[in-house]
Amino acid sequence: MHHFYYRDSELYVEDVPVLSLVKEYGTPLYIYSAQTIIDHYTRFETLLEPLDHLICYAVKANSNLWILKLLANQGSGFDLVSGGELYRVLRAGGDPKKCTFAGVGKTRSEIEEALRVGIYSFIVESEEELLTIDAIAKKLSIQAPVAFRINPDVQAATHAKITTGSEVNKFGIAFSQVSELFDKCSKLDGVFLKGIQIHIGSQIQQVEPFLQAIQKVLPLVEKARQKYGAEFLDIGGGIGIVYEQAIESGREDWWKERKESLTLAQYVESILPLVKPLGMRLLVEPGRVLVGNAGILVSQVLYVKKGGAKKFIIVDAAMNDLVRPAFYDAYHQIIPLREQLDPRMEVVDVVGPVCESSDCFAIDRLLPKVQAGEYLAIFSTGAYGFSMASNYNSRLKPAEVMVSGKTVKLIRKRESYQDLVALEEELT
Ligand SMILES: Cc1ncc(COP(=O)(O)O)c(C=O)c1O
Ligand SMILES: N[C@@H](CCCC[NH3+])C(=O)O
Repeated sequence: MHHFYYRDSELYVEDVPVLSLVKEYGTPLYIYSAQTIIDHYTRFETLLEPLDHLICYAVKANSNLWILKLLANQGSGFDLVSGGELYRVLRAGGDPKKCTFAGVGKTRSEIEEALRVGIYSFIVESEEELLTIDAIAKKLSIQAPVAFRINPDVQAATHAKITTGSEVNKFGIAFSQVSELFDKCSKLDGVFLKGIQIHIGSQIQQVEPFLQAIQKVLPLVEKARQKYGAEFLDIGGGIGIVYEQAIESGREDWWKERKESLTLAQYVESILPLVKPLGMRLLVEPGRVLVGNAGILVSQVLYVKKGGAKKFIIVDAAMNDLVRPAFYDAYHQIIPLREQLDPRMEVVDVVGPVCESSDCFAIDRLLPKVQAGEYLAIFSTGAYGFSMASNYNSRLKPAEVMVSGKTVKLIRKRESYQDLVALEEELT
């Protein structure tokens, strides 16, 4: 089942016409489909059934409270990278005992708080961090659960800015240093080795780099289990999604023929033979694959401008709302809310109002002719969309709504100008 489709030439999310949401909440507007997130989560859960496992949703992909609540209700754990994410998860009713905490720069207060609430495990990224956690835990008279994040030095075949598992990246403990650190760790009273983690990057569309990374660390994982009693292997997130053909107009059953480059089923089938014989608990940290295709960003066309060499569709969303195209040259499918009766197509740049040349959503894109006042939906923006939004140019962050069947929930109001200055005015 797919929850984004055209009916009578109008775009729907689940049972709700998008135009009705835009009229109610204005633009730019993020709209999420709850059922899409539940479908993806359930599919992953079912596929992992043959193993003792825990899905830890990567909160950074989209941290709004309703998505966290939705996933917590499904039984999901959470992969955190900051005290802010921990705070959000707790506010959403997430279980701290199902939380991992990664990141190369955890502060002392973040470590203390994570220990206080009793997270499942820290994902340790350096020796200095290990010593810091040990010292803090000892002061609190507890033993902190730690997992080593190993940098397996593999190429993840994705955008250079989102690889994490190569030796030039800042992430994880260098492969060659792991054995020595196992030893040191075993001599510290404030920590115990609970697991091993790897995460090689994001938007990965082939299974090979995942397999390569797992294969490479297996001997160290075995050692961690046998010699030091480690109980889990966490293989991170990074599974890619479809951006090019997120929706097709004209047919309601378009999605049946959609080709995904790497399905969840292929991913799980390939990794199972490697990880099952370990007899350890498997953790995964998916972000994008759970929520990426569950969101759209709707924007209104402000002006159609004929430049010297190009035609520009200027919309009311900008790089502050969705930075992926500006940041990674990322492709997002863009379609009008109403299927065009006008069959004419034209090549345009879709750009926002921010004062940066990189503030664009599409370059030289073939789109149906649109006019000022019409609406465009930017697809596959459920992951790393709102969570990377900013107030650049003193623009207001957009509203977010969640659709579930016929029900619409406003999960975040659009900011006001008052919100923009509130923290500064408090001090004057
Ligand atoms: C440690 C860690 N886990 C999980 C993720 C989630 O990645 P993705 O959204 O690609 O599944 C990331 C981001 O790349 C990450 O840095
Ligand atoms: N923010 C990136 C993914 C990075 C994932 C975090 N390590 C994106 O939008 O593709």
